[in-house]
Amino acid sequence: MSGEPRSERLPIAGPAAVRRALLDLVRGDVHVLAAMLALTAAAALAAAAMPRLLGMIVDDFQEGAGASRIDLLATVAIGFGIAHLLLTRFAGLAGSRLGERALYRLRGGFVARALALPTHVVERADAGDLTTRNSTDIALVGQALREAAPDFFVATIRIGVLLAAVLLLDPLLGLCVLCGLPLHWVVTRWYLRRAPGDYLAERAAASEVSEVLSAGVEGAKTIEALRMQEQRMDLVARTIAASHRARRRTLFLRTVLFVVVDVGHALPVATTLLLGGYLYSAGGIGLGTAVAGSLYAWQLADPVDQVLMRVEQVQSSLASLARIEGVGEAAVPEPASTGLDGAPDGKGFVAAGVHYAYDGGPDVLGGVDLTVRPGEWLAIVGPSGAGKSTLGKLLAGLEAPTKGTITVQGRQVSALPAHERRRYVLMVTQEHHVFLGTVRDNLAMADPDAGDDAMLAALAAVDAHWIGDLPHGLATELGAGATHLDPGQAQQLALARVVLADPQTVVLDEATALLDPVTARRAERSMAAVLQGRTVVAIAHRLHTAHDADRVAIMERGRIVEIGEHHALVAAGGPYAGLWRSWHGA
Ligand SMILES: Nc1ncnc2c1ncn2[C@@H]1O[C@H](COP(=O)(O)OP(=O)(O)OP(=O)(O)O)[C@@H](O)[C@H]1O
Repeated sequence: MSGEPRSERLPIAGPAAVRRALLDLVRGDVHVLAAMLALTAAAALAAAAMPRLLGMIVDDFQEGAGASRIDLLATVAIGFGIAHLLLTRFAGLAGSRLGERALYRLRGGFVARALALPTHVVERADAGDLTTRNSTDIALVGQALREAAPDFFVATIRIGVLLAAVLLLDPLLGLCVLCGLPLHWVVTRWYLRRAPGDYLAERAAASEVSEVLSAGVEGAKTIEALRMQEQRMDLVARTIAASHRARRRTLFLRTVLFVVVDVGHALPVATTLLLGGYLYSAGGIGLGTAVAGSLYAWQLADPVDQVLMRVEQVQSSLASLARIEGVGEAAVPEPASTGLDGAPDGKGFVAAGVHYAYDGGPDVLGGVDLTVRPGEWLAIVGPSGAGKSTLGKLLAGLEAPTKGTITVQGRQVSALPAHERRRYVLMVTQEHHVFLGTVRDNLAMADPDAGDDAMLAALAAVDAHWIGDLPHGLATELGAGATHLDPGQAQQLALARVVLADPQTVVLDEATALLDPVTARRAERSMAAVLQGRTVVAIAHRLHTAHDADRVAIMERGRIVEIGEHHALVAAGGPYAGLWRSWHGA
């Protein structure tokens, strides 16, 4: 492929799609969600019962109640304490289970959406974009689903129950407990508005410092030779100063947030104590009520801290979820079955008036008409960038023409569902990926119904006799940390997949170009076995492939300018004859 493709970002889902995605993630586990919420509410109620009981103990003690009554109340309080611990643990388990299962769905969904991306979208997407969404974004959402979101919900429920408990205890004391919340609300909003930008700026400034320093170390000799020490020192000083400024900004955010949050925690406790003391001395409430109210105010600090701590994590994970869901917006759904069974109709592939442009760019195919006859070996040759590989991808149905049609059995090839399309055509390229899993898993992709005998026969057909040396045969695990296949074996595995898929036509894009000579010869033998009896469209980057073909099509600037049999074309003295002569150095 020639030319530098423009890089683009994948889409990002909108808020409505993110809400739908969140619902989908928990939809299958509504009962676990309900159990988590119920257990959390029960745990919060148990926790809320303790201050009330302590207040009762204080009142009873003051009124001179007997030891047995105090012992009973203390035992009940301990019982509630134990219940709180147990319920919190089970709520935590339910939350983790919910999170783990949601993460499992999220990962599965992401893989499905990524696999449904058209090749040109993957090729054009910023190289790191898809990888970051698959790694960092999924990790962030995973962490939020497993920890932050359950903690956030648990803390929110605890706050609600505590507030209800203190308002029921005494509405005036309840108002005192509430007085810290507006402070938390205002400072958190202030912090969240500034934090993302300032933290990003801090990280960017830190990377800039390390880049400038390492560039200085790497280029030390040049700097010395050109006597640029002072300029470099200036640059280093400026980047460090910028980093210092960025750090001060985030430090300022933290100092304001932490101080206000601490004040927000202390204020309700102080005001409840003051008002409780006043009301008690004025005879408005009992001492037990004042004690219980202060304990509620004190208990509130922990869940409020949790909410503040988790809210940022939940927010940034929602941004990550929007990026993960966005991948689905560029995906193309699998077409519906057409009922075609792969039986040949004698017409082969027919390309009529085919145009193609990559993502709104100029046409790289400008009106290709071509019939690939059943059983023939057609080589496509031409200068770099002429559009050979693009035409190959279109013939294999991996992309649809922007104008015109490519049909087999009267149906547009790209519109056939994958399992039907591979009965007609498969593209074989230079990339032979070995997937993590067993040899059997790697082969079953081509034909999920194939039995072991068919798989072994396919491997034998491509000379992959090494299967007999593997410790567990077809059940041998392949990939990192397991059995490693060399490039030649990886190619044979890919070719065995072609044998299993058994397509009528193979589009071959320079399949042996990246292999060393010995492996390439082995691969060519395996290839010959695979191609036997099939229609072959060979994207030929070397002309000897063309010499052996039944017909040769010559492409220039997105069009087929000549087509015919090798000797006839050489004799005709046209573009192919020119290529042939220059290849022979004549
Ligand atoms: N993914 C892509 N995005 C944008 N443009 C592309 C992409 N792939 C190919 N092109 C452009 O399409 C044109 C045809 O490329 P193509 O790879 O089909 O040519 P080719 O004849 O196979 O070349 P080569 O022999 O160098 O592989 C070129 O101008 C190329 O830059």
